[in-house]
Amino acid sequence: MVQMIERTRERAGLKAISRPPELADARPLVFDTKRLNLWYGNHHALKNIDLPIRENEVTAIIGPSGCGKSTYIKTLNRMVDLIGGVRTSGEIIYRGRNILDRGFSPEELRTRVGMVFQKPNPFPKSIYDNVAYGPRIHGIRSKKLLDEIVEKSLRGAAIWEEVKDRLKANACSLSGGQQQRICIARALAVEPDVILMDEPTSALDPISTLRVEELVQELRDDYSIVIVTHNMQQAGRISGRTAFFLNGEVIEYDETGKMFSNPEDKRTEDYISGRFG
Ligand SMILES: Nc1ncnc2c1ncn2[C@@H]1O[C@H](COP(=O)(O)OP(=O)(O)OP(=O)(O)O)[C@@H](O)[C@H]1O
Repeated sequence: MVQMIERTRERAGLKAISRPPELADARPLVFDTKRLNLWYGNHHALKNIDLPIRENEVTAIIGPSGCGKSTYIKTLNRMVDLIGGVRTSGEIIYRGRNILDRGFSPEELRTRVGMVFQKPNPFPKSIYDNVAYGPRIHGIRSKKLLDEIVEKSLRGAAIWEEVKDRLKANACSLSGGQQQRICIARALAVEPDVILMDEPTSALDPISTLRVEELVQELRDDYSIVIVTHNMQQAGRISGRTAFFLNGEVIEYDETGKMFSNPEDKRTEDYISGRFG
């Protein structure tokens, strides 16, 4: 499997993915989740979650369908607030403040904590307008400044060279993999601190998947990334640490290499070896 991926990567002219850098426990926490519970009505979807997310690392969230992975990352930017009947308890400390406090502005949080979804969802607008959308909402009107932000963000999302001559083209006319990188550029344009990714490659072909994985590796130097994935090889390739969720609980959280080679919990081992899920 690993050799097959390497061959695909070579054929597509992609660089080999570097291993995640040496993991340092001293790296500051960007999020510290403490005893988080979440209910959809009567359904207890997240149970006593304790989970640190460290700066400039890729943290993978794995686990079978329905175990609460998306719910968890949507809590990190309070997108769950948009769903009726949701109740939470516990704390999520972000840069020293509990984001679940009523006084914490979800709009402010979402500027700092961007999100990329499973299915690329560009607006039916030009490539330029997709990327300039967030900065414009934040009041940036200068054409020169917007041009700079658009270029920087598209470069950051490794798609500038492909689209620089057709910035006025509709973003929806691009391929799925290109659309996903436009969505990543759109997230970068407001200079977030954290990027949440909910299965960002599940709708992409193998080459686009590897391109996005390569990009995630590059973004790690400047951002903290939390990625939900069903793909164990992907988690192994790109993440420094992994949390295994099951039935709304975190069963195990560890360095990815350690968890995949020597999991502590039998349920983790069963899941990553494909015995269920
Ligand atoms: N809007 C909602 N209203 C009620 N229940 C919900 C809602 N969204 C999710 N749930 C339930 O919460 C639980 C966790 O769902 P969630 O989408 O977080 O799981 P997941 O691990 O991301 O699954 P998948 O891998 O299939 O995307 C599931 O039982 C799901 O049915």
